[in-house]
Amino acid sequence: MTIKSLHKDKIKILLLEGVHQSALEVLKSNGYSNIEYVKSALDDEELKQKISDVHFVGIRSRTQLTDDVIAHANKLAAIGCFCIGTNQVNIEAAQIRGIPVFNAPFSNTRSVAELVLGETLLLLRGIPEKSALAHRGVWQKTAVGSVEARGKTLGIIGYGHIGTQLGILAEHVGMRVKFYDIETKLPLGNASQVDSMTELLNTADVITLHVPETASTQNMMGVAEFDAMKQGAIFINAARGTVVDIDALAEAIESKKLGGAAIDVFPVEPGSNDEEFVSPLRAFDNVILTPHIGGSTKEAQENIGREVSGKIVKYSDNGSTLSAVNFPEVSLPAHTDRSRLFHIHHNQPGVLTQINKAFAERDINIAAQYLQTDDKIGYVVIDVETHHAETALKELKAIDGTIRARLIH
Ligand SMILES: NC(=O)C1=CN([C@@H]2O[C@H](COP(=O)(O)OP(=O)(O)OC[C@H]3O[C@@H](n4cnc5c(N)ncnc54)[C@H](O)[C@@H]3O)[C@@H](O)[C@H]2O)C=CC1
Ligand SMILES: O=C(O)C(=O)COP(=O)(O)O
Repeated sequence: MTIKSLHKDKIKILLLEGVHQSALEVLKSNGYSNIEYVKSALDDEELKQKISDVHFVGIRSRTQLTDDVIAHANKLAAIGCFCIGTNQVNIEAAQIRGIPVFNAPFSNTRSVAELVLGETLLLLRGIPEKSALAHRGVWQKTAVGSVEARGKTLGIIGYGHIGTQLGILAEHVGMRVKFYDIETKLPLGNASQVDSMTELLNTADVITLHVPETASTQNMMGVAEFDAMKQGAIFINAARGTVVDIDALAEAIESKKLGGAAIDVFPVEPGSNDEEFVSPLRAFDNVILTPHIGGSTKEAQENIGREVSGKIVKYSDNGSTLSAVNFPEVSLPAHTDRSRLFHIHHNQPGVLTQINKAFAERDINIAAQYLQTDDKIGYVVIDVETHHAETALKELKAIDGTIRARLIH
């Protein structure tokens, strides 16, 4: 009897944080029906328990997949981040266990850029404060402190997908766009790159952050950086909460150094809509506070649902790791008349030679083979005649340096 790959009914998928229904549609239409759908994030203990027997997990920005949590995921084949950021996942811990991590690198870019542009226009007019006062019966009809966006300088820190998109939108309302990035970037439209963050802070009327959460961005805005901003400037953060020293920001608002702010992400965010949101910024009417909804639009969520679930299906069906954030990228055309296996190994010299030698000794003809490596791991997808699949899998599992080997179909 020849071995068979795991039947799709047996492949367990856990989707957390209410990912869009489009993800379920894609998975189900591709034959994956064993899906548990949870609307919120889970706490550490519940997560460890639920993740222990699933093959795929889908999360958003809230679920923390630490080394410890991943260590409990005995059967986990891949992780889908139904968002842009992957900082909530220990991607090295996943990689070293042979688990690719997928995300949707630009499905909600436009949504964030639109929100930030809208907030810029409102804050330059002092609208959040005037609106809050009006709600309390105070009529504050005045032009003092209200300016047009036209001709003002927007300073973008982190000129990637979101930063560039925002720059283009802002030019449409006549803003001058400057940006700071650790990489040299092609300026779009009439934007210009500055050499230092200080230069940007000194000259921009609005500063907005669009950097990922990394060691280099941790608390990149603190007391000194707020001091360096123009008197009365506007500050916006829709990147990650850890990028800003929140007490320093509260102080800069309190002292009126800043004219206003819009903050979408926080060092500590509630795990669900039932938890109270606690922040020193709640005290200020001139700060727009939003519950991490920069990417929360119908369009973005629907696209993300399709994109990330599509990547999970392609990995599960064909072994394709195209666009994985922590894995060598391999995509072989599907050959349904043959069997396909993959082998994930520590990147040490001679693994492919060992595989080819072992197959040759067993008379296993390789119909197609594709290897890619990065500095830590190697990933090879191999097609063989179906009657050789069982022996091939056995040989792959015995190769020195193997992390995991599997029969895909
Ligand atoms: N509020 C929300 O709902 C959302 C938040 N985000 C956050 O926005 C971040 C940015 O997203 P994208 O533009 O798609 O990322 P991206 O990767 O396209 O761009 C990030 C840019 O930041 C630059 N950068 C990195 N470290 C830097 C540093 N220390 N100083 C200056 N520049 C630095 C990079 O070179 C790159 O150009 C994401 O990583 C995520 O954390 C993304 C989507 C939604
Ligand atoms: O895409 C991102 O990185 C975000 O921050 C959006 O996260 P969310 O899916 O809204 O939890």
